[in-house]
Amino acid sequence: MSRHLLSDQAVIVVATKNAGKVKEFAHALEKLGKGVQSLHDYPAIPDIPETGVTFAENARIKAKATGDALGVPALADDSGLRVEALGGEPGVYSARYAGEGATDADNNAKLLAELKALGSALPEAAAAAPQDGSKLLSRAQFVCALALYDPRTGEFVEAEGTVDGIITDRPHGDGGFGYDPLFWLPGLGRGMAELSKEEKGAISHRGEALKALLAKLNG
Ligand SMILES: O=c1nc[nH]c2c1ncn2[C@H]1C[C@H](O)[C@@H](COP(=O)(O)OP(=O)(O)OP(=O)(O)O)O1
Ligand SMILES: [Mg+2]
Repeated sequence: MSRHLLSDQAVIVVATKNAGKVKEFAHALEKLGKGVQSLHDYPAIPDIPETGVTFAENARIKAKATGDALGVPALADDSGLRVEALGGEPGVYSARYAGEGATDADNNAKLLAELKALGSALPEAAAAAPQDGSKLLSRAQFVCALALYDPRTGEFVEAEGTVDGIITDRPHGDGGFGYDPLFWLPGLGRGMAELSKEEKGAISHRGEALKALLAKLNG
């Protein structure tokens, strides 16, 4: 039954207003022959308050509100950054870290200011560091929770993905979105914002979550 949830849809509604997420889902789902719509295509749907205390809860809230409003299945992504030196913050508050309506630049600046105030630093040996003298500030993890909701049955299918990295004291690359410029991948020796959409999708929290979701749907 859940198999049909996506196989019947030529266009998948992604319950997001984040243009960076839309691009990544469009790229990934294009390979399955599917188009993507987002909340930008449905401006009549009111803002959805993200009142959950977990990524999974917020993903379910966004998927349900959107699916119920449209009467078709909706896929939602709630994601964010957990920074070890900050005890896991900003976590579910990642989008509003520097306040309501904060831009990615505001949030990145706040993250660097907080880590600087703590004097947080990792030993150089902790990872393959960038070759430009960047300091490694803290271990971190991106988390992505996906929820696919079918308003016709009330059914949810959910999956999560993560990717580990290190926050650097300066940006690397100008791809991606959000905290990508400050997120260094020691295993690759590159920054997340230096990866192509294809490369990011192969290793990212969102890519991992999507693989797990598709495996569930096909399993
Ligand atoms: O791949 C990523 N690369 C960098 N940063 C990322 C990524 N994935 C999530 N993030 C950051 C952006 C935002 O600060 C927060 C998501 O917050 P989150 O509420 O899930 O998304 P959002 O408010 O931007 O759009 P929406 O809720 O309409 O889907 O984590
Ligand atoms: Mg949000």
